[in-house]
Amino acid sequence: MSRKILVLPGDGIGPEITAEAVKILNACRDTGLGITLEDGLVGGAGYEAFGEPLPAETLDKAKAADAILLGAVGGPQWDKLEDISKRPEKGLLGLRKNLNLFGNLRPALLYPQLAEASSLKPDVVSGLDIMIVRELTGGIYFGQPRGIEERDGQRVGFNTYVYSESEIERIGRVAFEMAKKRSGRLCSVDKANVLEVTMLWREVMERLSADYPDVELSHMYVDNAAMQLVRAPKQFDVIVTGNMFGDILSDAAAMLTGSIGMLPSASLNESGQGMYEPCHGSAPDIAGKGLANPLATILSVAMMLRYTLNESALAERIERAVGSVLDEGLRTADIAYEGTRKVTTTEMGDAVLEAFRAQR
Ligand SMILES: NC(=O)C1=CN([C@@H]2O[C@H](COP(=O)(O)OP(=O)(O)OC[C@H]3O[C@@H](n4cnc5c(N)ncnc54)[C@H](O)[C@@H]3O)[C@@H](O)[C@H]2O)C=CC1
Ligand SMILES: CC(C)CC(=O)C(=O)O
Ligand SMILES: [Mg+2]
Repeated sequence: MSRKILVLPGDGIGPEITAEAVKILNACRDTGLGITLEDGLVGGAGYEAFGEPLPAETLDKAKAADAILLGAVGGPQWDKLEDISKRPEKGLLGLRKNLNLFGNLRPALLYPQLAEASSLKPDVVSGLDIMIVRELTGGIYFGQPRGIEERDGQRVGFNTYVYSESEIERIGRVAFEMAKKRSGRLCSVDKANVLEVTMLWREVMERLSADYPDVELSHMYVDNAAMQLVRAPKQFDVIVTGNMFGDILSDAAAMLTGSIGMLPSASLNESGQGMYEPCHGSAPDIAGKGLANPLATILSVAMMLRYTLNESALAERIERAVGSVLDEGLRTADIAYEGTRKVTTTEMGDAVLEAFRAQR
């Protein structure tokens, strides 16, 4: 059986990092994995070619794919587009919404070799392994009404933070199931002291907990959660939260692992189809310079193997290959420190490929 993988490099560092991840996918195919790869355009690249950040052709290919590997979208050259529907980021949001990829898994795992690269002291982060479960197709990024309009002689910008009970329940179940498989601890992050939508969020999480007696549910306000993540992150195992809070908290959690270039993600729908991408953006400040860390994208391939292709052994092989390259002291600039060997994006990708091939 051959599974279809759609590769969407996107913009900025997107093409550089996906090229390294595709080398690993090809190496997986060489081991006998039945996959076929196809390319597509999204984001600024889609806009330049077709006038749309999510061209119809790309959406059709995405719907037909078993899994999608995405680099990143966006860049300053598109920030001035007045029609917000044409901005690269809308291409990514459109893919998530159209494919119903509501379940976003963002594991913040510290490779022990990177303890010194973490923003926190080694003893505060050693053994860190947090899973952030972020709702991805609802909340304030998608709520209506939204816009900027004239009111009483001045312009007013507005967005709507909305969640239905069913949207909260389905992401809650993903998180409870995840917690059940891990430590049995789930922390739901909200702002229920101020926002009605998250009062409902908290109520639904409480109701769901009756179905998961083995999971210990706690609640935390998002401002405290941000503080606790940088104070004592190991208190967390699984965190479940809404779209915007999850976006912000996962970037903060990334720095505990050494760099945003280390954080992979999976975005899943109810039929197991998934989109896999690093948590970072298109990093225009370093694009084209060979400085981007490709490991988050390579580790996203491992997540693809685990969550969509049911190939856990290959996923572990990739993760071990990353570990062995870090053991050798190879570091892209974002995770380099004294005593390590600085390498380019391509050199890092090639080293992981070699380590992958050497593993059994
Ligand atoms: N999933 C996506 O496609 C996302 C797209 N964006 C878009 O990306 C563009 C830039 O956004 P920023 O806020 O600057 O966020 P960013 O994540 O692109 O960059 C933030 C900082 O992290 C660094 N960085 C990011 N990825 C890295 C990697 N793999 N290796 C080494 N360093 C890395 C960058 O150099 C920069 O200093 C914007 O257009 C934004 O809308 C932002 C976040 C996610
Ligand atoms: C375009 C953004 C909403 C993407 C982002 O920052 C993310 O998903 O982490
Ligand atoms: Mg983000």
